[in-house]
Amino acid sequence: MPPTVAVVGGGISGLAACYHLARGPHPPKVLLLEASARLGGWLQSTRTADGAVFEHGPRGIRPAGVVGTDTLHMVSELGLEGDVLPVPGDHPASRNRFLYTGGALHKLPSGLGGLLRPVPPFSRALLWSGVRDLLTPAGTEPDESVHAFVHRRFGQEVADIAVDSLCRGVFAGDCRALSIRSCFPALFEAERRRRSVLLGLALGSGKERGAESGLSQRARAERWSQWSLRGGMETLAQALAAFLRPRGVELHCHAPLHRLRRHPDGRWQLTLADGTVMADYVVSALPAAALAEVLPAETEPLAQELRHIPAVSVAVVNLQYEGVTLPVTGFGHLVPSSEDASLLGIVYDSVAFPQHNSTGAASVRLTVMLGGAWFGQSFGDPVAVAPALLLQRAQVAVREQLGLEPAPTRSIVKVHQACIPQYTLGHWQRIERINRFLAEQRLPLSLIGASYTGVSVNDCIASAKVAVGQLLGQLR
Ligand SMILES: Cc1cc2nc3c(=O)[nH]c(=O)nc-3n(C[C@H](O)[C@H](O)[C@H](O)COP(=O)(O)OP(=O)(O)OC[C@H]3O[C@@H](n4cnc5c(N)ncnc54)[C@H](O)[C@@H]3O)c2cc1C
Ligand SMILES: C=Cc1c2[nH]c(c1C)Cc1[nH]c(c(CCC(=O)O)c1C)Cc1[nH]c(c(C)c1CCC(=O)O)Cc1[nH]c(c(C)c1C=C)C2
Repeated sequence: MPPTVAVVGGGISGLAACYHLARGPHPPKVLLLEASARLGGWLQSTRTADGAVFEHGPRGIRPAGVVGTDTLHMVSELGLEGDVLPVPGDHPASRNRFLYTGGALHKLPSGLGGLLRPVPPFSRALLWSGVRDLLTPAGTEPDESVHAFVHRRFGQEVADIAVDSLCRGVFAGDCRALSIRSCFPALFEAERRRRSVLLGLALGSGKERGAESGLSQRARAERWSQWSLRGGMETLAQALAAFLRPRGVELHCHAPLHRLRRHPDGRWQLTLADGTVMADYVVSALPAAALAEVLPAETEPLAQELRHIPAVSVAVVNLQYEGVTLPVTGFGHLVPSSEDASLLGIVYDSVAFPQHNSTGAASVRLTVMLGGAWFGQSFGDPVAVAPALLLQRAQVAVREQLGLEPAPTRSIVKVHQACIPQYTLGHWQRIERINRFLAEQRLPLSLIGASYTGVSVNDCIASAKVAVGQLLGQLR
């Protein structure tokens, strides 16, 4: 009898783990347990009757690097090539990103010209920040906040405006609390390797490549900045499910894991609402805090570590407008916390992905993102906040920041509770302690997903691949 692997959590991490478990020559028996009614986790897309697609979670995946290449390989194997919507390098959504500060939109500088002269909202040419980085000695701390690191290397303005906004636009988080080592490992390692972040990035760390496919080669040739799918990101979860079912993977929705116990014979006993299942190995693709709640008493030190990985809530407001024109064209704009802490930024979805507009319509579709690390102070408890308040806040922001006066013709408000994990200072040590505990206790348990080593869809898929590689090595 092949061993049984239970994958818990049916977001992209859990689905990718099943994919890697199922595609080998001697796959174990695999069952996926998902608490909710659907698969995909934060990959959520609404498709309307008139052909529009609205993303409530991720809206673009980067093709770059090993992880980006590997994801495109999986997309090819799932037969989704024809559904990929690329954003090529010369597209406005690739070239133009904006900051909203001092009541105006400012394009982020790009190209040499943009670095040589002062470009608002920066008071000095960014070239000087680059020179500062080249001359500053390497740091000696094992970790630093993202803000402290960037302040030290590039100066206060870059830290207060550019990096504050960047952390809001990726982690919905506060750069003064987030860890440089865990949130932006490439920057941390570049400084360690070459003393200068810019030098380290320019000289790179080798030319490692993932599993190439026709898609990844096209992405490189056309310099895609990101890609989506014709039916929205949720299509990826659905295609994974369609790949897994005929290969015998049991996909169970409405199956929340209540308790995880070690049976005397060394296997895991998983308690569900309607009974128990046994598994030789468990892959947890749950958010860290959710896993902490189901672990057995004897793993309390692990549960303690997991409870210390926080996550922030984000309100996602999708808006559609007719008969209006955006004042600028690009990916979207971010708002630094000093300008307005409650409003993280606005994505101009119809610029990057006009294919997601209603059939034949030239709508403007926007996504306003609110809250994040500032959710509580701005809107109170995410469980209790009134959607009408968030909609109102989003509409006012669109009017003030983009000058769109008419009311939207369509709106969808979602409040995603604890949706983006925060890698705070010292996160790397927590991950080391977790891994040490798992190894010392010889627990047949892998932890994957956004809570640990990267929040992007690519990182989640990569964490699943690595864990499954190690697991299959142990089972062999
Ligand atoms: C608003 C937003 C925008 C984003 N934008 C981007 C982007 O543009 N590009 C990008 O690359 N990334 C983006 N991300 C990040 C990325 O989407 C997520 O980090 C990723 O989807 C997380 O996947 P996951 O499988 O690790 O976790 P989740 O999606 O959280 O999946 C975990 C699953 O576990 C289930 N679960 C919980 N408890 C239990 C239990 N007890 N038993 C069984 N199941 C349980 C949940 O129901 C859920 O389905 C965004 C995220 C958000 C929220
Ligand atoms: C305004 C809030 C948010 C926007 N997107 C996200 C939030 C919280 C979430 C998010 N965005 C990205 C990722 C993945 C990171 C990765 O490593 O691929 C996540 C979790 C992609 C991203 N978005 C922006 C940047 C700079 C990145 C990093 C990758 C890249 O360079 O493409 C900027 C950005 N995000 C948002 C807006 C409005 C915006 C800039 C104009 C929305």
